Amino acid sequence: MMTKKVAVVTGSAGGLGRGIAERLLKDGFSVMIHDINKEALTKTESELKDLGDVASFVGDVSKKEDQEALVAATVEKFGQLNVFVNNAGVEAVTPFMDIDDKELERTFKINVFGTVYGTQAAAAQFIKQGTSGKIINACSIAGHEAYEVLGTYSASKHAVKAFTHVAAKELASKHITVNAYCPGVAKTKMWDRIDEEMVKADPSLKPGEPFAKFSGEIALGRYETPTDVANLVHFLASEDSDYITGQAILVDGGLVYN
Ligand SMILES: NC(=O)c1ccc[n+]([C@@H]2O[C@H](COP(=O)([O-])OP(=O)(O)OC[C@H]3O[C@@H](n4cnc5c(N)ncnc54)[C@H](O)[C@@H]3O)[C@@H](O)[C@H]2O)c1
Ligand SMILES: CC(=O)[C@H](C)O
Repeated sequence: MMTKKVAVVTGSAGGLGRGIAERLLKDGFSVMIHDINKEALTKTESELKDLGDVASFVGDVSKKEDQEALVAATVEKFGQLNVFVNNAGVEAVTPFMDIDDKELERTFKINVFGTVYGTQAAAAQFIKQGTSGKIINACSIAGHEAYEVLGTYSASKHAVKAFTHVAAKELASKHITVNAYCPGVAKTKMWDRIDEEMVKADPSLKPGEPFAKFSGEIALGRYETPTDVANLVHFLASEDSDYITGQAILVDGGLVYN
Protein backbone atom coordinates (compact mmCIF):
# COMPACT_ATOMS: atom_id res chain seq x y z
CA MET A 1 0.00 0.00 0.00
CA MET A 2 1.29 3.50 -0.90
CA THR A 3 1.71 5.77 2.15
CA LYS A 4 -0.15 9.05 1.84
CA LYS A 5 2.04 12.12 1.46
CA VAL A 6 1.87 14.64 4.29
CA ALA A 7 1.68 18.43 4.04
CA VAL A 8 1.70 21.26 6.56
CA VAL A 9 0.10 24.62 5.71
CA THR A 10 0.79 27.44 8.18
CA GLY A 11 -1.80 30.17 8.69
CA SER A 12 -4.54 28.00 7.21
CA ALA A 13 -7.52 28.79 9.43
CA GLY A 14 -8.77 31.06 6.63
CA GLY A 15 -7.86 32.97 3.49
CA LEU A 16 -5.36 31.60 0.99
CA GLY A 17 -3.97 29.02 3.45
CA ARG A 18 -7.35 27.40 3.87
CA GLY A 19 -7.76 27.23 0.08
CA ILE A 20 -4.35 25.57 -0.19
CA ALA A 21 -5.16 23.05 2.57
CA GLU A 22 -8.45 22.18 0.85
CA ARG A 23 -6.71 21.56 -2.47
CA LEU A 24 -3.96 19.41 -0.94
CA LEU A 25 -6.58 17.32 0.87
CA LYS A 26 -8.39 16.83 -2.46
CA ASP A 27 -5.03 15.84 -3.99
CA GLY A 28 -4.80 13.03 -1.42
CA PHE A 29 -2.34 14.54 1.07
CA SER A 30 -2.82 14.15 4.80
CA VAL A 31 -2.80 17.78 5.91
CA MET A 32 -1.82 19.45 9.18
CA ILE A 33 -3.55 22.81 9.24
CA HIS A 34 -2.08 25.40 11.56
CA ASP A 35 -2.81 28.89 12.82
CA ILE A 36 -2.29 31.27 15.74
CA ASN A 37 -6.09 31.69 15.92
CA LYS A 38 -7.28 28.60 17.79
CA GLU A 39 -11.01 29.25 17.47
CA ALA A 40 -10.91 29.78 13.69
CA LEU A 41 -8.59 26.79 13.27
CA THR A 42 -10.91 24.42 15.16
CA LYS A 43 -13.85 25.57 13.02
CA THR A 44 -11.87 25.10 9.79
CA GLU A 45 -10.70 21.64 10.84
CA SER A 46 -14.29 20.51 11.38
CA GLU A 47 -15.33 21.99 8.00
CA LEU A 48 -12.48 20.24 6.14
CA LYS A 49 -12.67 16.83 7.79
CA ASP A 50 -14.92 15.31 5.12
CA LEU A 51 -12.25 16.02 2.47
CA GLY A 52 -9.62 13.68 3.92
CA ASP A 53 -7.11 13.20 6.74
CA VAL A 54 -6.83 16.56 8.46
CA ALA A 55 -5.45 17.50 11.87
CA SER A 56 -4.68 20.88 13.41
CA PHE A 57 -1.95 22.53 15.43
CA VAL A 58 -2.03 25.93 17.12
CA GLY A 59 1.23 27.88 16.93
CA ASP A 60 2.98 31.14 16.19
CA VAL A 61 5.28 31.02 13.14
CA SER A 62 7.49 33.73 14.61
CA LYS A 63 8.55 31.35 17.41
CA LYS A 64 11.19 28.82 16.40
CA GLU A 65 10.09 26.37 19.10
CA ASP A 66 6.49 26.48 17.81
CA GLN A 67 7.65 25.66 14.28
CA GLU A 68 9.71 22.73 15.55
CA ALA A 69 6.73 21.53 17.62
CA LEU A 70 4.50 21.80 14.53
CA VAL A 71 6.78 19.50 12.54
CA ALA A 72 7.10 17.07 15.49
CA ALA A 73 3.30 16.95 15.95
CA THR A 74 2.80 16.35 12.21
CA VAL A 75 5.25 13.45 12.15
CA GLU A 76 3.70 12.00 15.30
CA LYS A 77 0.21 12.20 13.79
CA PHE A 78 0.90 11.20 10.17
CA GLY A 79 4.29 9.41 10.31
CA GLN A 80 6.30 11.67 8.00
CA LEU A 81 6.51 15.08 6.31
CA ASN A 82 6.74 15.70 2.56
CA VAL A 83 5.57 19.28 1.92
CA PHE A 84 5.76 22.37 4.14
CA VAL A 85 3.88 25.51 3.07
CA ASN A 86 5.08 28.69 4.83
CA ASN A 87 1.83 30.54 4.16
CA ALA A 88 1.19 32.59 7.33
CA GLY A 89 1.87 36.28 6.92
CA VAL A 90 0.71 39.71 8.00
CA GLU A 91 0.37 43.04 6.22
CA ALA A 92 1.66 46.45 7.30
CA VAL A 93 0.23 49.64 5.80
CA THR A 94 2.06 52.83 6.83
CA PRO A 95 3.50 55.89 5.09
CA PHE A 96 7.28 55.52 4.98
CA MET A 97 8.03 58.39 7.43
CA ASP A 98 5.76 56.83 10.05
CA ILE A 99 7.22 53.29 9.98
CA ASP A 100 8.32 52.41 13.51
CA ASP A 101 10.14 49.66 15.43
CA LYS A 102 6.91 47.93 16.42
CA GLU A 103 5.75 47.53 12.82
CA LEU A 104 9.19 46.45 11.55
CA GLU A 105 9.57 43.90 14.34
CA ARG A 106 6.08 42.40 14.02
CA THR A 107 6.13 42.15 10.23
CA PHE A 108 9.65 40.77 9.96
CA LYS A 109 9.17 38.37 12.90
CA ILE A 110 6.10 36.80 11.26
CA ASN A 111 6.83 37.07 7.52
CA VAL A 112 10.61 36.62 7.49
CA PHE A 113 11.69 34.91 10.73
CA GLY A 114 8.57 32.68 10.41
CA THR A 115 9.57 31.56 6.91
CA VAL A 116 13.15 30.89 7.97
CA TYR A 117 12.11 28.91 11.07
CA GLY A 118 9.53 26.90 9.09
CA THR A 119 12.06 26.13 6.37
CA GLN A 120 14.68 25.05 8.91
CA ALA A 121 12.27 22.83 10.84
CA ALA A 122 10.92 21.18 7.67
CA ALA A 123 14.35 20.68 6.09
CA ALA A 124 15.72 19.15 9.31
CA GLN A 125 12.87 16.61 9.21
CA PHE A 126 13.41 15.77 5.51
CA ILE A 127 17.12 15.21 6.22
CA LYS A 128 16.28 13.05 9.27
CA GLN A 129 13.87 10.99 7.15
CA GLY A 130 16.46 10.67 4.37
CA THR A 131 13.81 11.72 1.83
CA SER A 132 13.32 14.53 -0.62
CA GLY A 133 10.94 17.29 0.37
CA LYS A 134 9.23 20.44 -0.85
CA ILE A 135 9.14 23.81 0.87
CA ILE A 136 6.73 26.36 -0.57
CA ASN A 137 6.75 29.97 0.65
CA ALA A 138 4.15 32.75 0.44
CA CYS A 139 5.74 35.68 -1.34
CA SER A 140 3.68 38.34 -3.18
CA ILE A 141 3.63 40.81 -6.04
CA ALA A 142 5.07 42.98 -3.25
CA GLY A 143 8.15 40.73 -3.28
CA HIS A 144 8.73 41.69 -6.93
CA GLU A 145 7.58 45.33 -6.87
CA ALA A 146 7.46 47.90 -4.07
CA TYR A 147 4.21 49.70 -3.27
CA GLU A 148 3.61 53.04 -1.56
CA VAL A 149 2.54 52.68 2.11
CA LEU A 150 3.38 48.97 1.90
CA GLY A 151 7.12 49.54 2.48
CA THR A 152 7.61 47.25 5.47
CA TYR A 153 5.44 44.54 3.93
CA SER A 154 7.17 44.81 0.53
CA ALA A 155 10.60 44.61 2.18
CA SER A 156 9.53 41.51 4.13
CA LYS A 157 8.33 39.78 0.95
CA HIS A 158 11.55 40.70 -0.88
CA ALA A 159 13.34 39.00 2.03
CA VAL A 160 11.12 35.90 1.64
CA LYS A 161 12.08 35.80 -2.04
CA ALA A 162 15.80 36.07 -1.21
CA PHE A 163 15.58 33.29 1.40
CA THR A 164 13.71 31.15 -1.15
CA HIS A 165 16.63 31.50 -3.58
CA VAL A 166 19.31 30.85 -0.95
CA ALA A 167 17.59 27.91 0.74
CA ALA A 168 16.98 26.35 -2.69
CA LYS A 169 20.70 26.57 -3.50
CA GLU A 170 21.84 25.21 -0.13
CA LEU A 171 19.29 22.39 0.14
CA ALA A 172 19.36 21.16 -3.46
CA SER A 173 22.04 18.55 -2.70
CA LYS A 174 19.61 17.02 -0.15
CA HIS A 175 16.89 16.79 -2.83
CA ILE A 176 14.84 19.47 -1.11
CA THR A 177 13.22 22.05 -3.38
CA VAL A 178 12.26 25.52 -2.19
CA ASN A 179 9.90 27.69 -4.22
CA ALA A 180 7.48 30.53 -3.60
CA TYR A 181 4.05 31.54 -4.87
CA CYS A 182 3.48 35.26 -5.40
CA PRO A 183 -0.22 36.14 -5.37
CA GLY A 184 -1.57 39.46 -6.61
CA VAL A 185 -4.77 40.82 -5.10
CA ALA A 186 -7.08 38.35 -3.35
CA LYS A 187 -10.13 39.38 -1.38
CA THR A 188 -9.23 37.83 1.96
CA LYS A 189 -9.34 39.36 5.43
CA MET A 190 -5.82 40.64 4.74
CA TRP A 191 -7.04 42.86 1.90
CA ASP A 192 -10.06 44.00 3.97
CA ARG A 193 -7.54 45.31 6.52
CA ILE A 194 -5.22 46.78 3.85
CA ASP A 195 -8.17 48.65 2.30
CA GLU A 196 -9.18 50.05 5.70
CA GLU A 197 -5.63 51.19 6.50
CA MET A 198 -5.08 52.74 3.05
CA VAL A 199 -8.24 54.80 3.52
CA LYS A 200 -6.92 55.96 6.90
CA ALA A 201 -3.59 56.91 5.27
CA ASP A 202 -5.36 58.89 2.51
CA PRO A 203 -8.74 60.26 3.63
CA SER A 204 -9.58 61.28 0.04
CA LEU A 205 -10.19 57.56 -0.60
CA LYS A 206 -13.50 55.86 0.18
CA PRO A 207 -13.74 52.33 1.66
CA GLY A 208 -13.30 49.79 -1.14
CA GLU A 209 -11.44 52.20 -3.45
CA PRO A 210 -7.89 50.95 -2.72
CA PHE A 211 -8.95 47.34 -3.42
CA ALA A 212 -10.83 48.43 -6.57
CA LYS A 213 -7.79 50.41 -7.78
CA PHE A 214 -5.33 47.53 -7.26
CA SER A 215 -7.62 44.86 -8.67
CA GLY A 216 -8.71 47.14 -11.53
CA GLU A 217 -5.20 46.86 -12.97
CA ILE A 218 -5.31 43.05 -13.31
CA ALA A 219 -5.07 42.09 -16.99
CA LEU A 220 -7.40 39.09 -16.62
CA GLY A 221 -10.09 41.44 -15.33
CA ARG A 222 -10.94 39.97 -11.93
CA TYR A 223 -9.44 39.71 -8.47
CA GLU A 224 -7.76 36.53 -7.30
CA THR A 225 -9.42 33.68 -5.40
CA PRO A 226 -7.84 31.17 -2.98
CA THR A 227 -8.41 28.54 -5.69
CA ASP A 228 -6.19 30.47 -8.14
CA VAL A 229 -3.36 30.36 -5.59
CA ALA A 230 -4.05 26.76 -4.56
CA ASN A 231 -3.78 25.65 -8.22
CA LEU A 232 -0.15 26.81 -8.26
CA VAL A 233 0.66 25.37 -4.83
CA HIS A 234 -0.89 22.05 -5.93
CA PHE A 235 1.63 22.01 -8.81
CA LEU A 236 4.57 23.01 -6.60
CA ALA A 237 3.64 20.24 -4.14
CA SER A 238 3.40 17.64 -6.91
CA GLU A 239 6.04 15.53 -8.63
CA ASP A 240 5.42 17.56 -11.79
CA SER A 241 7.49 20.36 -10.23
CA ASP A 242 10.43 18.14 -9.22
CA TYR A 243 12.85 19.97 -11.57
CA ILE A 244 11.87 23.44 -10.34
CA THR A 245 13.64 25.08 -7.40
CA GLY A 246 14.47 28.58 -6.20
CA GLN A 247 11.61 30.21 -8.11
CA ALA A 248 9.22 32.89 -6.86
CA ILE A 249 6.33 32.41 -9.27
CA LEU A 250 3.79 35.17 -9.86
CA VAL A 251 0.14 34.09 -9.79
CA ASP A 252 -1.55 37.47 -10.16
CA GLY A 253 -3.77 37.42 -13.25
CA GLY A 254 -1.32 39.69 -15.07
CA LEU A 255 -0.29 42.55 -12.80
CA VAL A 256 3.48 42.42 -12.40
CA TYR A 257 5.72 41.39 -15.27
CA ASN A 258 9.25 40.32 -14.37
N1 LIG B 1 -4.49 38.35 0.09
C1 LIG B 1 -3.65 38.72 -0.87
O1 LIG B 1 -4.04 39.44 -1.82
C2 LIG B 1 -2.22 38.29 -0.84
C3 LIG B 1 -1.41 38.68 -1.91
C4 LIG B 1 -0.07 38.28 -1.93
C5 LIG B 1 0.44 37.52 -0.90
N2 LIG B 1 -0.37 37.15 0.14
C6 LIG B 1 0.26 36.35 1.19
O2 LIG B 1 -0.45 35.12 1.31
C7 LIG B 1 -0.43 34.69 2.68
C8 LIG B 1 -1.86 34.48 3.14
O3 LIG B 1 -2.57 35.71 3.00
P1 LIG B 1 -4.14 35.85 3.30
O4 LIG B 1 -4.63 36.92 2.41
O5 LIG B 1 -4.81 34.55 3.31
O6 LIG B 1 -4.06 36.43 4.80
P2 LIG B 1 -5.18 36.37 5.97
O7 LIG B 1 -4.82 37.46 6.91
O8 LIG B 1 -6.53 36.35 5.37
O9 LIG B 1 -4.87 34.95 6.64
C9 LIG B 1 -3.63 34.73 7.26
C10 LIG B 1 -3.76 33.66 8.32
O10 LIG B 1 -2.48 33.58 9.00
C11 LIG B 1 -2.70 33.53 10.39
N3 LIG B 1 -1.53 34.09 11.10
C12 LIG B 1 -1.18 35.39 11.22
N4 LIG B 1 -0.08 35.49 12.00
C13 LIG B 1 0.27 34.24 12.35
C14 LIG B 1 1.32 33.72 13.14
N5 LIG B 1 2.22 34.51 13.75
N6 LIG B 1 1.42 32.38 13.29
C15 LIG B 1 0.49 31.57 12.71
N7 LIG B 1 -0.54 32.01 11.97
C16 LIG B 1 -0.64 33.34 11.78
C17 LIG B 1 -3.96 34.35 10.62
O11 LIG B 1 -4.58 34.04 11.85
C18 LIG B 1 -4.80 34.00 9.39
O12 LIG B 1 -5.63 32.88 9.63
C19 LIG B 1 0.33 35.77 3.44
O13 LIG B 1 1.67 35.40 3.60
C20 LIG B 1 0.21 36.99 2.55
O14 LIG B 1 1.26 37.90 2.76
C21 LIG B 1 -1.68 37.53 0.19
C1 LIG C 1 -1.39 41.75 -0.03
C2 LIG C 1 -0.40 41.62 -1.09
O1 LIG C 1 0.60 40.97 -0.94
C3 LIG C 1 -0.59 42.34 -2.36
C4 LIG C 1 -0.11 43.73 -2.27
O2 LIG C 1 -1.92 42.29 -2.76
